[in-house]
Amino acid sequence: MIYEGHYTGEGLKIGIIVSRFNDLLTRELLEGALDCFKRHGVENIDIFKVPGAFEIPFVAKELAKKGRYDAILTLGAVVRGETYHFELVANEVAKGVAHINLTYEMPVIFGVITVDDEIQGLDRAGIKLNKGFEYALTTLEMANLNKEIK
Ligand SMILES: O=c1[nH]c(NC[C@H](O)[C@H](O)[C@H](O)CO)c([N+](=O)[O-])c(=O)[nH]1
Repeated sequence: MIYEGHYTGEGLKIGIIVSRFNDLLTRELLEGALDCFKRHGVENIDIFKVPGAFEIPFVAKELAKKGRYDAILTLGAVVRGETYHFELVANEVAKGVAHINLTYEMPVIFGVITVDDEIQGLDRAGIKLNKGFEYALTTLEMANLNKEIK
């Protein structure tokens, strides 16, 4: 038997956590994700906005604890600057989201792009492709797969 999540969004409840830092990029990631969800029939979406990517795991943990969503999509943009901050933020957010996946019952998708500069970010936020759309597809697949294996 092969289990693979489909992309149907009808009846799914999705939570999106999006950070405002590098808003020029993250607002496009959000638009791409919402476009994907709408085209796949998702009608129940809550959006939570946080200051920066580092704040994402806290809200993801709180939402996962409540168990209100079939899946949670996190969206952010960490751009390498002059400081070492980039690595700290990127690593901690990834670790935080991974930990929540292993602690709670619903998939939490890591949709935080980590890029060297704004141009790379723009390429991934709509110029060449929209990673937000791609991460939303992953969210649909994992939400539906989770329903099948539960
Ligand atoms: O979302 C981001 N937050 C960033 N920093 C802020 C961080 O997410 C927290 O909001 C802040 O440290 C307060 O907790 C970034 N950098 O500084 O590089 C970044 O590129 N992206």
